[in-house]
Amino acid sequence: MAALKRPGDVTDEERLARLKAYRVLDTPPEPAFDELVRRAQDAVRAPMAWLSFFDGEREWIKAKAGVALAHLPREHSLAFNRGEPASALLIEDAARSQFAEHPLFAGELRVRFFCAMPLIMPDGAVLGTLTVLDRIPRTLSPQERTALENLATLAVARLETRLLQAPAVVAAKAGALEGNAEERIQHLAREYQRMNELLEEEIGLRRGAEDKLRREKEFSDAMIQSLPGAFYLVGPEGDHVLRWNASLGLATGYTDAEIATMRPQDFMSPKDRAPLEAAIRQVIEQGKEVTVEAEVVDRAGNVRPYAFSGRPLRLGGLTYMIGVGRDITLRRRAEQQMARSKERLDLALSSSNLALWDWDIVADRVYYNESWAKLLGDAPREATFGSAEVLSWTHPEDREIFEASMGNAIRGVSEQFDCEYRVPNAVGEWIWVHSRGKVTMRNDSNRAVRLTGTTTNVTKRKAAEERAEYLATRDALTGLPNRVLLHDRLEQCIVNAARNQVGFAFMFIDLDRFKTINDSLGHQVGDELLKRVAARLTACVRASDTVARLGGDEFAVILENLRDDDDEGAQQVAEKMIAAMGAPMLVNNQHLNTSCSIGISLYPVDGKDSATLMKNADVAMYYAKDKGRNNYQFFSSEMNARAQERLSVENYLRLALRRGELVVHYQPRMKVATGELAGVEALIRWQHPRRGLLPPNRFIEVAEESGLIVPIGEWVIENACKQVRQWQLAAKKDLQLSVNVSIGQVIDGDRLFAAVQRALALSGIDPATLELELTESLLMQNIDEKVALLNRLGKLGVGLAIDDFGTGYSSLSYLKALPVDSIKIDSSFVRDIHADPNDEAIIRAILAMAHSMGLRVVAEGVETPEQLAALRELGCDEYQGFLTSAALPAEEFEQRYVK
Ligand SMILES: Nc1nc2c(ncn2[C@@H]2O[C@H](COP(=O)(O)O[C@H]3[C@@H](O)[C@H](n4cnc5c(=O)[nH]c(N)nc54)O[C@@H]3COP(=O)(O)O)[C@@H](O)[C@H]2O)c(=O)[nH]1
Repeated sequence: MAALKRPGDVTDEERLARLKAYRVLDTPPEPAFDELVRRAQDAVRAPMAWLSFFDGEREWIKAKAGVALAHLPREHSLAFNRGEPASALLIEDAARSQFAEHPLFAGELRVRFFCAMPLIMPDGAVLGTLTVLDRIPRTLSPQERTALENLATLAVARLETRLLQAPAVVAAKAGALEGNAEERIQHLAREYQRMNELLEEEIGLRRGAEDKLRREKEFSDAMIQSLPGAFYLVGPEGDHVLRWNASLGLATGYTDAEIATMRPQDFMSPKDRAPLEAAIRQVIEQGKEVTVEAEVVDRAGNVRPYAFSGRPLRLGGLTYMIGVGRDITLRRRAEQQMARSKERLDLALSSSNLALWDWDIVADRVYYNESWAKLLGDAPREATFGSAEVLSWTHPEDREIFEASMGNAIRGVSEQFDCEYRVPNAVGEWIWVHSRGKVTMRNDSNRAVRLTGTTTNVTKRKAAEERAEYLATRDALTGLPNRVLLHDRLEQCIVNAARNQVGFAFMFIDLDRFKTINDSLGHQVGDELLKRVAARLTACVRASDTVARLGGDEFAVILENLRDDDDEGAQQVAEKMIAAMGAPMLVNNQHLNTSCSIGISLYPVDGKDSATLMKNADVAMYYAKDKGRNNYQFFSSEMNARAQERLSVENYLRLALRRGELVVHYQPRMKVATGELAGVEALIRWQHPRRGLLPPNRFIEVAEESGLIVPIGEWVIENACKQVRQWQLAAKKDLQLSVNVSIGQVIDGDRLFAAVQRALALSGIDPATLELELTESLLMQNIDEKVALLNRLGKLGVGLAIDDFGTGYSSLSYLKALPVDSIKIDSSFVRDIHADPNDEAIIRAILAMAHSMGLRVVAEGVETPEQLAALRELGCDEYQGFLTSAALPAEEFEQRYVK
């Protein structure tokens, strides 16, 4: 048996020779040695371990776990660069040892704990080590030490076994062994067996404890791995990550081996490194907990935001930092989106004049954003108020609706708070605002705890709505309530009157002969007149009463709060109105006289609903018209029949025209000087089947109002022309024909012109035979149009007579512009010509002026020889009147004047 060597006794050459004999140097990994290293790792729960041999140049690593090293150069081999390689080399914390600067500890591996158990061969030579390493400082328990020693012995036994299995040894076993070889083999086999048994025993003893430890480790590993985020344990120096979970690798893209060599700040973007280092120092040096947001730059260069938490962990008198990093990319994105949304919202709010508010109902604070102050006309600023304060700003009239709407939203009765109300602006003026809001949070008892919404200034819209409402309910010309508002007020009046047991009067007021004024003086004058009428009517009533214009010359009045049976109030007002209308009005430098007819119905005696009251007032008004205008009439049931009759006239008149019930009568016009027949005036009559012959005043007004006057007038001209043509032919002499023309016919000048042309053509009479009679007032409206029309008719050869002369403007100046042939002095002057010097003087003046203009003068309504004598004396040209004859049917006229 060879003598045992002391460590220093083995030279490098001898050790190399031994290793060569074992045929182990530079051989590939072998399961037996790998298993040994794994067992060493398990025995001391070390993340790294290796089995190495020293060949003089290097510490060559045969088997390893947790490290990538292939060998250590001689100068780095801790186990073989010291005086006692045969003893275990234990460094519990390299950083605090003489080896702190050794590359193994200061280098990439960042080892803190180191224990190398020598592989001592049976002869005492040390060939290598079984080494375990950790990145955290630690100690080695006696049990762990024993386990390592046993494993080192086992490694030696396995080496020896290799030697025995070498070809040379096999050959020796076959009979060529040297002297003590067999003995040595047996010794080794026994030794190996013993070590194995010891180890198994040791392993058996430790297995229970190891299993427990393993389970705990597995548990803590599983916990670390399952942590939501990247777990890390930073060493007491704060410059290395000692433990981490897979999430850190996934987050950074680095392998475990790479992470093991990196500092925490190496994962960060440059800008975040210093803050991170500072935070780590705070934890490790001051024991504080920190949270840091920093950008992680992964292996591929991708940048992602992370939130890192760190807290101190005290272990073995040292402070570590333990924590988790969470990827906050989504949160950041959401924050950015929110920021962008807010930016957009702010932008929208600033341009939309929309203010945001948020009411914390529990704390009773209403928060307003800066748009609120802006909305009120103040400098933008955020503010908070109590709800009572907010309510106190609200216009007293709007508080009830404000509180009701808010209460409904809070109680969940309505889906949202939606209210328009007034608040004072920065200078104390009321402005209209529109607030909308929703309960955005309720507590477990479903009580509203938060209400959020917007407010916008709607003053302009409100003003526009008020204006629109005003326009929709007002008459544009006079500003009085229109038909719509009148109806509303009437309905309201009925409700109030019924409730308060009072009466009221409803009046229809129609201006008399307004149409004539309007048609003759033009719409401008008509409009001005209507405005004056509106003012006068309004002045006759109390402010609480209603004066409305229904259109045209129709007005309506509601006189409120009359006693049931008291129509005196209404009567007094009606009389006041009649008097007010009677006073002349100066419009466009012209004195206009007008009057009105008033129909009155009383609530409730004449009707309990608006339709009946209006209908009955209308009936009464027509009754007033029939009574000769310029008066008022209270409705009575008898009036209804009369009104019905009037309403039916128009319909019957249409039928009359179709059925040929209209007839023309003829009144002769005589020469004053000779008494000869000068001409004939056509005058219409209605041969009513039941009522007999009706004069024009029974239907001509209806015809004019309904427009029927146009076809009726055309019919008269056509028939009269044909008739006169027959008489001319029969009498073989000229006979002049006068036909009355109404304003309704003149308005459509083209149609009148066409009708005259057609009548002349159909009858074949000389156009000079026909003379159209137009009243003075009719001619005055739009005189330029009249001049054009009459000139066209004049060119046809048709004559023109001014009818009722003296009742209008009695001015001959306008006649110069018209192709007038004659004037007819109104019968009112003729009536008293012989008795009233004024009338005589007027007729004398008219005659003088007319004759000076070359016009023929006809006197109307001559009933007595005295009148005729006076006219003769004054030099009147022609006359017409009952003195000679009333208007006669065609046959009679023919009998008397043609044959
Ligand atoms: N557009 C049309 N208007 C017409 C037509 N026919 C008639 N009228 C208009 O009706 C007015 C009244 O007509 P009438 O009732 O026929 O009265 C005429 C005469 O009967 C009446 N007259 C004639 N002489 C006398 C008299 O001595 N005393 C007296 N009290 N009345 C008399 O005067 C009317 C004729 O007036 P005038 O037209 O001014 O010449 C009538 O005035 C027309 O406006 C028609 O077809 N179309």
